[in-house]
Amino acid sequence: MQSVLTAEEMREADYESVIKLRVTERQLMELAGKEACNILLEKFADADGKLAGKRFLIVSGKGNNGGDGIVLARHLINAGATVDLIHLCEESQLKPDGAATLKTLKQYLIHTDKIRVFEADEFFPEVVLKTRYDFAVDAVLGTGYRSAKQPKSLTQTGVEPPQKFEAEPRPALSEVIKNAVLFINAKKKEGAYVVALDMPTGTDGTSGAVPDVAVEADLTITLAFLKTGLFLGEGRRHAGEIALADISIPDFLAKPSACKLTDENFVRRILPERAAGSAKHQNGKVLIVAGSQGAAQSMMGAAIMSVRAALASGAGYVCAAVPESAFNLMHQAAPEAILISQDMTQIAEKIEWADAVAVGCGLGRSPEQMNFAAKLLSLPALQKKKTIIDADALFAIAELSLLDSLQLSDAILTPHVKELERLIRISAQEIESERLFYVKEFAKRYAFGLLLKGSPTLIAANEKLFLCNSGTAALATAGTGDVLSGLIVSFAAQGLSTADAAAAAAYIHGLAGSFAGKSVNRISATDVINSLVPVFNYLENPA
Ligand SMILES: NC(=O)C1=CN([C@@H]2O[C@H](COP(=O)(O)OP(=O)(O)OC[C@H]3O[C@@H](n4cnc5c(N)ncnc54)[C@H](O)[C@@H]3O)[C@@H](O)[C@H]2O)[C@@H](O)CC1
Ligand SMILES: [K+]
Repeated sequence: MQSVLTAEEMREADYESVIKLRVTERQLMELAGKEACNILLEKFADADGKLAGKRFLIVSGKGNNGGDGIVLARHLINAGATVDLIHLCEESQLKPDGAATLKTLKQYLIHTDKIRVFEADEFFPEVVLKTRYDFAVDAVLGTGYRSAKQPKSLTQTGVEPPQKFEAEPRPALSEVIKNAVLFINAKKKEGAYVVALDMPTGTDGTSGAVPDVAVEADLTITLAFLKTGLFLGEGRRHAGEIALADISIPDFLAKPSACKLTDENFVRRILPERAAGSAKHQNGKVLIVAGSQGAAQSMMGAAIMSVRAALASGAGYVCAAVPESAFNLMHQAAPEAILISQDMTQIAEKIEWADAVAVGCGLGRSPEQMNFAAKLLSLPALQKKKTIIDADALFAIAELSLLDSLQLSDAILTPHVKELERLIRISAQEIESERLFYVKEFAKRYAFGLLLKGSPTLIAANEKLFLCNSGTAALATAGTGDVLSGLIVSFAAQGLSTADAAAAAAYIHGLAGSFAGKSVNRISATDVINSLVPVFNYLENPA
């Protein structure tokens, strides 16, 4: 599984490689430029394996990101390309490694006319303005760009209403850098393919926030490790395609606590296998407490979706606690499920029996229904049980201010951002701008875990942190959350930890959404469930 580092974790890994492995920053910079060139060659080389005739513009800043760009210039010329390099500060202001590599590049000027070097600040040379480039490379800022805004801490949870989000001033880009960003974006409009080194300039390496302007890359060649800012917030859109350049910083230098990207291999490795001939009860016993039905409103659809997803993902026994009036309906929709009524004593017994429990889909939001959820969540049998808490159970926790008093040690809460707003009393806008921060804060503060739905979905539980990028926007439709909760409880019951179950479920859910999206334009939760079989087939029998 690939690690996805924050800008700070990346700086630490850089630092560690210099201190512990006795590598110099200059060596890393050389590798960065060389590997970036190799990636461009892999993608764009002609039949001779060269970039002959391709015209590159490289804009470099005064930090190490700029140094990477200057090294790249050399390798591009070696590969047959023509390069215009603009460095955005006087040579004397470059960091020492960048300055040294610029000296080497300038020696090229004696031997070849394939390179032109310009020093510019606000005003770019006329000749560059007029030239049409095949490629524009952004080597202005990398992980050194930081937004100074401090997200609010979670100690402010309580009974007060969500705080209005007032954007604090983030450090604007300097005029020189802003101009450079706009210039690169203008070259893109003229037809240049934009390549960002490490991060698109103007994008926060950790949160993906773009407080000012940012480069709109077609390709981001990120160095050593993936960065969280490439997947979160606006960073996702600005990054374009992502390629990882190996600059020989070993995996063991990434913090073990760093985020991991869920991928097919991870899911294949941990997916519970159904042993041939095994008894049903060995394949996981699931209890789903969901659904409500009244004269005016029925929310049985949510329960049905969740139960069907649990069954479709291999749980041996699925028991659903639903209103008695809905038994017939449930039997028709999911004949394989055992049904019990929503009677607290009966539910408590079934919790003892179950390997994992899901609570909340379609339970209802009336005062009685919220009290029912509260009582359920305080059952001693649930305290150590793998428990998935979703939808109306989250609503009850928020409305009745139960978050700080929940005694659940192996549970995971699965809100979308609006539900998390209600739970932690921090505005959805604020959470959206710092999703990773709030997920980590939540995990630090509570004994239970969190899965924050969205693109990407973030999961923090059992001391693990996952980023799941497999979802599609089409999944934001009614009922898909119920499917997700059914998948998590099923995998947890089949033996996965709540963290792994949530990560695998989120990945499979996303993949099922993509599969469903291939045959229908607007997918429904039922389409997602129907796609689970092809998804499992695909995962179990890779082409
Ligand atoms: N440190 C290392 O060992 C390595 C670093 N590498 C490269 O170095 C980059 C990080 O280098 P640096 O730490 O020098 O940082 P950057 O090169 O990303 O940026 C540093 C510059 O950004 C300026 N800056 C920061 N925020 C700004 C703002 N809001 N407005 C205007 N200017 C702002 C700083 O004043 C500084 O001059 C990585 O992204 C990567 O490209 C690679 O060479 C590989 C090894
Ligand atoms: K950059």
